[in-house]
Parts: sequence; structure tokens; C-alpha cells
Amino acid sequence: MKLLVSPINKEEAIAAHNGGADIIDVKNPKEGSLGANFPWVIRSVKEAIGSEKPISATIGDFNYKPGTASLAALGAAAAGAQYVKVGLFDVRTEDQALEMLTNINRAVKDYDPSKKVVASGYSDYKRINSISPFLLPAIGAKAGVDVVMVDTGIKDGRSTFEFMSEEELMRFTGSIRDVGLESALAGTLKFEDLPVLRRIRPDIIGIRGMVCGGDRTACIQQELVEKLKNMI
Ligand SMILES: O=C[C@H](O)COP(=O)(O)O
Repeated sequence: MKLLVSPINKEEAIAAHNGGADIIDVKNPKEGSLGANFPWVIRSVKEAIGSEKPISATIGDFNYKPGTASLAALGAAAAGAQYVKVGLFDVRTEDQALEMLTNINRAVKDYDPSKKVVASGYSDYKRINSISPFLLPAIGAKAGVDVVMVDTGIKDGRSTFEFMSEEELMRFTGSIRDVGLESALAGTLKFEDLPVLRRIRPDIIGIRGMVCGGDRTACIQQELVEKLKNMI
């Protein structure tokens, strides 16, 4: 499993990098679970980390706005993100999801075909009335994205495991693998979730709160990233 850690600024990115994170995922929690950070912050993280490991950037928890999302995705790619991650927060139908992801994927790969697109659904999709994540592997494959994942849409301390069972998450990651894409799990994951995560074995786990000492509004602690990296 690769460890993706989500800093909000250059200082946190360096702590995540030095702690052993495999992917540095720049986000802005003030604007939501997958809130977009500013292009200059993405650039500063890219300059700080260099080519030592890939930078990811979240572009937002979107409703159905394929044009806006495509332009945001291009911006993140141009700012230096190798992975461009979009949340389908208020996207409700398969057609909407396919149109969003197809256009985002085109915007990013017309710019640089080596970059990757991450489609995020939400484990708490029922409470936010979002598209079922179980539909996303097939849609993502058709759209040409590279990674499909779930995160939690509402950051109230409740974990992805409170909304999707181990069996459901096993089925979700398996269906992503079956269509040749990478899987990622995120959403207030905790150290005590590691045994079940090892059983599910997603390709990537996405973390913030766990390496901030449990409070995602605090700062990333390098020693917690090191501890987590040594446990997965
Ligand atoms: O990596 C992205 C997730 O939003 C991580 O945040 P969290 O662990 O605080 O839920």
C-alpha cells in the first residue's frame, strides 16, 4: 500500500515527505474534504519536494460542472500536480459522473499524458446524497481515469468504516482492480484501522487526521508519518 498524506502548505509537505509518505496530496480543508488549494501553494510544494516523489492536488468537492472542473483540473496539472483529484460530491447520476470524469481526464492529459486523474466518491454517499461509489470503477475506466477512491464527504470524525463495511470496501477495491485501475481508501482513517486495511489492501491509503494526532485541523507531525509508514 502506498501512503498518500495531505498537507495544506509547504512546511507540512516537507514533514510528510521526510516522514516517508509516497504521495504528497496538497489540499485545502477550509473548502471541503477535497478542497482546492491555491496554485502557488501547489507550486511551492512541488519546488520543495522536487522530483523525489509525486505531488497530488485536490480540485474540490464538485457538483455537476464539467467545464469548471476541467479548468480547475488543468490548473492543478499546470501548477505541478502529477495526480489531479476530483470529488464527485454533488454528482448524482452515472451520466453526470461520466461527463465530469471524461472532460477532466481530457483537460489533464491533453496538457500532459503522463499525469494521472483520481476520481473520488464518498463512503458516506447516502448521507450526502452523492452517487454510489460502487458505480465509479466502471465509469472511471470508461472515462480513462487512473485511480478510483472513496473519502468521507463530511469531516465530523466518523470514519469511512462507519459507512462502508470491510466486505463492501473489499468488493469496491476488487472491482477497481478488475477494470485495471488503482484503488485508494481515505476518510478519517485511524491507527486502529490498519489491520482491516491490510486485509483489504487498497493500492493507496489517504491520510491527514491520523498524522496530525487525530485532529485534522492541527499540523502534520513527521514522527506520526514515520510511525504509520513503518506499520503499513
Ligand atoms: O487524503 C485525504 C483525506 O481527506 C484525508 O483526510 P482525513 O484522514 O483527515 O479524513
